[in-house]
Amino acid sequence: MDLRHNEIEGNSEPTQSLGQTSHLALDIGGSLIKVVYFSISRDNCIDREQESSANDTLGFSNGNCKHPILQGRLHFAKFETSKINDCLEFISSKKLHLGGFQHHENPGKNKNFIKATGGGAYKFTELFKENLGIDLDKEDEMDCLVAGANFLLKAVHHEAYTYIDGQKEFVQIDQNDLYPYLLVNIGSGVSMIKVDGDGKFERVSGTNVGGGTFWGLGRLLTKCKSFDELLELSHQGNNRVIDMLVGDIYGGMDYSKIGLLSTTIASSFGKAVSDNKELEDYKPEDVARSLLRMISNNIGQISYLNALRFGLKRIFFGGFFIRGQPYTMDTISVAVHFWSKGEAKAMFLQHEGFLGALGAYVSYAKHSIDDLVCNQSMQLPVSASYTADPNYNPLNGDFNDNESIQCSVYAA
Ligand SMILES: Nc1ncnc2c1ncn2[C@@H]1O[C@H](COP(=O)(O)OP(=O)(O)OP(=O)(O)O)[C@@H](O)[C@H]1O
Ligand SMILES: CC(C)(CO)[C@@H](O)C(=O)NCCC(=O)O
Repeated sequence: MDLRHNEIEGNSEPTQSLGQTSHLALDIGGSLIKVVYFSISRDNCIDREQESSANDTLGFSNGNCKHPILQGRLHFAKFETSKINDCLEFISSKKLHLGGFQHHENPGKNKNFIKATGGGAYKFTELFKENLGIDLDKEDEMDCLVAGANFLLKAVHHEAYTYIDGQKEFVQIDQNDLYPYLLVNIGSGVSMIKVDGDGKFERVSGTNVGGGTFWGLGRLLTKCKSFDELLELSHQGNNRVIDMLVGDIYGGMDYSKIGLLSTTIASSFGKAVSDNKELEDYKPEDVARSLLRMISNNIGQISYLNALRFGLKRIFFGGFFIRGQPYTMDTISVAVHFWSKGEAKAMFLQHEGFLGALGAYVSYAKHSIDDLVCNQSMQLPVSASYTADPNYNPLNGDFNDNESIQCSVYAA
């Protein structure tokens, strides 16, 4: 099993001691499976009638029924899609597929389905049925990405940030001034979505040169065994060894007439043409660096062009390609800033890789009370904040999968 998940088990309290687990949602992508689940402590249940001060707009409109507000945590985990058995084992060992809050007196009422999105929700339907006896209730991937992004931007404090000149700065999002924005999800491939409101969006573009390209080409070129190793390698490299710069072409000078500095990359990997070297003659770290720069730059540029098409000033980047990587974010930010002449802003999300899974999670709320009679029916958390690790400082960045968000849900 991937060590990362041991980390999660170590950092988060075991399901048993937390009390109950409810509402597991999955995003099964081309490269990674993302898992989001909610755990509650029964001790923390608050009777909603007693808690009349709760924000009613977030409650379930279900006549006069009493719904306890459940305090709990959203947990995050990820697995490589090629190791889907590890994911099945994880779900099974934590009993996440049992739908959690099964009343002992009426366990039969529990519905055995879980919300799932991404291509793998279709591809692996049978595998989940055979191994865990559950049906995957499929939600559209783009719907989920948008729902997940809107959820995070509205509910989670310290979610969006800019990354400029090595400085991470959180952006306070005004909920009344959120739309429109461009959402760029950099997964295996890249989707660019113009978001105009809750459930109001259009996928305006995409590119097949994405995270899968970086990892796939990088693996072939550097012989790295893991994505993290490739990222680590790219830290140590120097892209100027392989990239052809404007200065290489212009004898060390800027091409100022068209705004190009001598240090601007004129042609990614361009030096490899004339260097008369073989792959083995280059350091893998330099190759990794050039590759990361090439792909990030390209995505930044296409994103800007799409923002320009629709007059969008804010671009939020998500997807697990980013991984809170300074060099990746810096390259994307510089590309957006450069091409838009400072008009458009690149922003990143703390839970970058979990947009789809969170979107699938919040889609439970679309179901009727009757469908979820023994489960907790989820509404947007009243508030959410980082609480898993008292030492956790969002400014340190790189939220991966060993954190959880504290939140409240209303139970049916
Ligand atoms: N541990 C990892 N293993 C593999 N790839 C990783 C890892 N961490 C980050 N990545 C990067 O994240 C990308 C996958 O991102 P993400 O999970 O958002 O997309 P996906 O859902 O798998 O893809 P798609 O949406 O295109 O089906 C990979 O292509 C790779 O670039
Ligand atoms: C096919 C999906 C949507 C699967 O997540 C993604 O990998 C993607 O957006 N790829 C880019 C496809 C394109 O628009 O060229």
